[in-house]
Amino acid sequence: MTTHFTFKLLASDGKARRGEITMPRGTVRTPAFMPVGTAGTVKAMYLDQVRDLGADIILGNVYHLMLRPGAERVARLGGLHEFARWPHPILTDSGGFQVMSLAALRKLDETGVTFKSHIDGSQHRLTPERSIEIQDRLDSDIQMQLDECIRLPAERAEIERAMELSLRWAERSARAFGDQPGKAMFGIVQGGDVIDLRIRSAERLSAMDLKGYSIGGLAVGEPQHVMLKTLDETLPVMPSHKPRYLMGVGTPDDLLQSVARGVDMFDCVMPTRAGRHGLAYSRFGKINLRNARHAEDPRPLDEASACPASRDYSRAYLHHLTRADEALGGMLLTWNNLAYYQWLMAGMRDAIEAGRFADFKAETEAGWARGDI
Ligand SMILES: O=c1[nH]cnc2cc3nc(NCc4cccs4)[nH]c3cc12
Repeated sequence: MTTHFTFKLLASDGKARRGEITMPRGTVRTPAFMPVGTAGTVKAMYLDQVRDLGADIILGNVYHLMLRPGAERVARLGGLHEFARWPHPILTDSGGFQVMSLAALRKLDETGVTFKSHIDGSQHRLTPERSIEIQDRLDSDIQMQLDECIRLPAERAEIERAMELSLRWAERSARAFGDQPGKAMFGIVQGGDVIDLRIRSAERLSAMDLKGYSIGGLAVGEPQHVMLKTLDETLPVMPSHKPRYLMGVGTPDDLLQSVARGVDMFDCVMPTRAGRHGLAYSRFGKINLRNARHAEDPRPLDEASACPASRDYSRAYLHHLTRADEALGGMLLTWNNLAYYQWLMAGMRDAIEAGRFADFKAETEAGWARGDI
């Protein structure tokens, strides 16, 4: 039982790292994939199932929770862990990214961002201080600074303006967060695809001696090679003894390539969103259960899987459920996808410990390349 937030590096293999984040609510084994629990629920899953698949931590979105049911209401009901019955660590984002991608009528200035709810049009305002206050009311274990993530391609001047604003907001977020030994606030490295701006952002954030660092501004539609090049340039100037969290990433291949470069934490809606749309991730690559070729295929998705959704149901049945838009279809495919993502993360963690990450990566890529037999 610990009272402090600590990150320990247990092993490394090349640039890939195996670590452990300990905090009062539990331990996060890294590299870690954080299922996205947007509005206090990982869609189409029971949180006990999410835990049984090996998830040590889930993500909550400030934007969604502040609009509905409201941070103060969640606080009155005992905080997000109590409300959702998830006693393990929760990471909350700051809301800024969702404001810029979901809200209506947004107005961003030096002090913060004002916007209208996409649900009922009500007016709201987020500042670095207000976002930390909301994350505190949710009793979040890992909190994120408020930042400005801009879409690429963009002019250097625009990228620099947003990166500098995010640095000033990092200072204000850190001041508002204060000194909470069992919790952490992460800074977010910005700078678009401009290497000198990325390096300036990483160095200025490192000087703030925060407990963890995210790489933001990626997984916003850029090609994978641009994301990986940015990682190659940015990771070496980020503190090696602190957790590194790549926001919004990604596909199984993104995870494999990013862990190889030294990323420790990930979150992405891909496995859950794709599951609801009939797409299965597997050791054999992607399988689109809407496709008629599965209509009479009696085989399960993966007979070697420990997950009932992957091992016990025929592709024909999953195809039927998907075509019929039955709720169980999304439930089973979400279950399969999160099982596969956690299986992949556990495989990478074990491979790094055993010093065989390169072999694991090659075997995994070969399985995807062979495709779905
Ligand atoms: O710089 C960022 N700052 C704070 N949150 C983020 C979340 C992010 N999520 C994605 N990609 C995943 C996506 C989800 C929905 C649309 S893109 N990229 C992201 C970048 C940031």
